[in-house]
Amino acid sequence: MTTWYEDAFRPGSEIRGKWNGRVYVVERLLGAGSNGVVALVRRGTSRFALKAGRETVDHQSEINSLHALSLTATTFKHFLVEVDDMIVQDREVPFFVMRYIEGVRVSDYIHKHGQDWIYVIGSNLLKKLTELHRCGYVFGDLKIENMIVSKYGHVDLIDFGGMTSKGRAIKQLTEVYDRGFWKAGERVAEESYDLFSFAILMMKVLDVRDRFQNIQHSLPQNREVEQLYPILRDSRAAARIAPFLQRALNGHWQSSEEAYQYWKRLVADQKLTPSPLNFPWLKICFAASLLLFCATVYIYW
Ligand SMILES: Nc1ncnc2c1ncn2[C@@H]1O[C@H](COP(=O)(O)OP(=O)(O)OP(=O)(O)O)[C@@H](O)[C@H]1O
Repeated sequence: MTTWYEDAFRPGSEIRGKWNGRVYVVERLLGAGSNGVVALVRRGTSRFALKAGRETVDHQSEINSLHALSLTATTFKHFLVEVDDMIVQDREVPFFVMRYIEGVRVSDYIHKHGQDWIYVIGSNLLKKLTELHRCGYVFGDLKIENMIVSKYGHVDLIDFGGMTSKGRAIKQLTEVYDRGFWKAGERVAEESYDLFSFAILMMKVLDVRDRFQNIQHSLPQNREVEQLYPILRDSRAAARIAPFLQRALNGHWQSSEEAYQYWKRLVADQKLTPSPLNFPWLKICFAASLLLFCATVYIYW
């Protein structure tokens, strides 16, 4: 049995917007989640991510969030490119086009480049959250799957279906990242809600012994964040940011700006930077300049 989108999203297929008439050529499918199908598409020489969804309410809510953010003077400006409908099997399917973000999951990035990159990635993710919070929103469903890491630890958020205006009830969540699941606070859109998920995300990435697996399946009445603390002792990187993570889990900060300042101080005080060994181009440049220096000395001596 084929799914509704298989034909429409086959590489090389054309997607034509019913109202705006723009045509996109599908390069490949990027993912199919509970709220829609996302494909990498091309129009002229530009590449975009196109998300189509049949769950109209959730889809519209994500469009509203992206539309609001795209109008702000932040790094989210112009993230949403256009909104239209397409016809698939004689039915109208709504879609929107957004900026395409090239990169990998944070866990894959850390696996490839080393745990020390968590200091840069954490800082960049906090910066993104502070931007979003300053605009009056909370991301809501912050998790590994909803962020993309590109070169030099640059971070982008994707999937804004859970974005909620401050003060409202959280509308989309993933249990293990939700402070309600850990009996650590209410499901209300506050900056501290995202900071809690941020701490869980960091711990999941640094969970070298896979402790999350067992703890998240423990009985709800026994579940509490203290059960996660052993993860903070399992690796050097986790131990170094432990003071931040414990505070975030305990709702210490009312604002992400305060949390971001604390993170920056913690990282600077301990001189936490990714190992230079992870910059192969640095070694190449150093060797090349040494060679050039020797050649110059030889020629002019
Ligand atoms: N702007 C983007 N740039 C690059 N890739 C993207 C972008 N948006 C989404 N993707 C890719 O498509 C996948 C599915 O997207 P998304 O998470 O928005 O769908 P979803 O239906 O809401 O999923 P979920 O069920 O996990 O909530 C993502 O995991 C990611 O790999």
